[in-house]
Amino acid sequence: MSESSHRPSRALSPGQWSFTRWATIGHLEALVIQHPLFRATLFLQGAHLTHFAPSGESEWLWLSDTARFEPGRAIRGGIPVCWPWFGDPQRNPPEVRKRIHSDKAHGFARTALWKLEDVRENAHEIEISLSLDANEDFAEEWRGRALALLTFHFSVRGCQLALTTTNLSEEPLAFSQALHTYLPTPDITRTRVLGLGYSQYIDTLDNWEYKPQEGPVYFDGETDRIYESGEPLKIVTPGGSRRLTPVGSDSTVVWNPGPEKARALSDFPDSAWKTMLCVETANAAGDYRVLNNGQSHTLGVLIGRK
Ligand SMILES: O=P(O)(O)OC[C@H]1O[C@H](O)[C@H](O)[C@@H](O)[C@@H]1O
Repeated sequence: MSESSHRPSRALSPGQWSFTRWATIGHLEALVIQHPLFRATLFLQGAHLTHFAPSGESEWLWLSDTARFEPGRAIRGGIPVCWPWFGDPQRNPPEVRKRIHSDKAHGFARTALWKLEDVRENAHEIEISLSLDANEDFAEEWRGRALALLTFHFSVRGCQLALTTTNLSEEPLAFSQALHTYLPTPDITRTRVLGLGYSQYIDTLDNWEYKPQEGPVYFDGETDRIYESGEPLKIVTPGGSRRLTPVGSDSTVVWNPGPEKARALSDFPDSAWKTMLCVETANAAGDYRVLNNGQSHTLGVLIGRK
């Protein structure tokens, strides 16, 4: 463990925590939670959750074997926070795009240093909140002023994330976002996502055409889709199933890079596409949000048992 100026002192001293401690992983600061009922790892950079599992269970989140923990580099796996835009800036609606002065995908929150706001522990659960003040420090990349507050709630039932955005600019603020959840599977070809049937999706691999979804989503090579749905989902894999319950979302991104894209991805083993998938709770494409001065919106997801 090493000292860091980003570690808050006052009420947030480790002396008052029973199950949470600071650790340095790679070159980044993280909170490591070892509760009798569950364990988790949460990085200050990106407010990035990389591990969660109830005691005695295998990891609920997928993390790349070649993930790197370096300042300014997005961690490959876990739950990256895409904010205040999702995906390629050029593919965002004009109202969102006009604020972005960057060609980086997925915004700056996933590589920014968040501030620890609160840690609450008890015998059953732990709640941790972090904030990111998108002020003039980010002016080179984005025009706007907003506060992001992300609260994690861990228990034996699962983990819940709630990302509240408050517009602190005088004018209306348009933004897109996603909680980019990486999930493990023993075999992507025998994995399916239930709950998106009868919605339509944008197929970003086929000229962004709208297509209807009928029944479960199966994976047959590279898949990169924005569904117009925020319905609860069940992800079924040969290793078990998981339930994802979105809040404040009417869009869901489903992604698997497939063999060719996998080779081009950073910090991603060539064959890793066989054992992961992303199901991202989003406000993306036409589901972007607009807030007036002082207004807030919360995007959340509960990752739970089958
Ligand atoms: O490599 P990244 O910037 O982390 O993006 C990884 C992926 O994120 C999302 O799922 C997008 O829909 C994909 O198009 C993108 O490839």
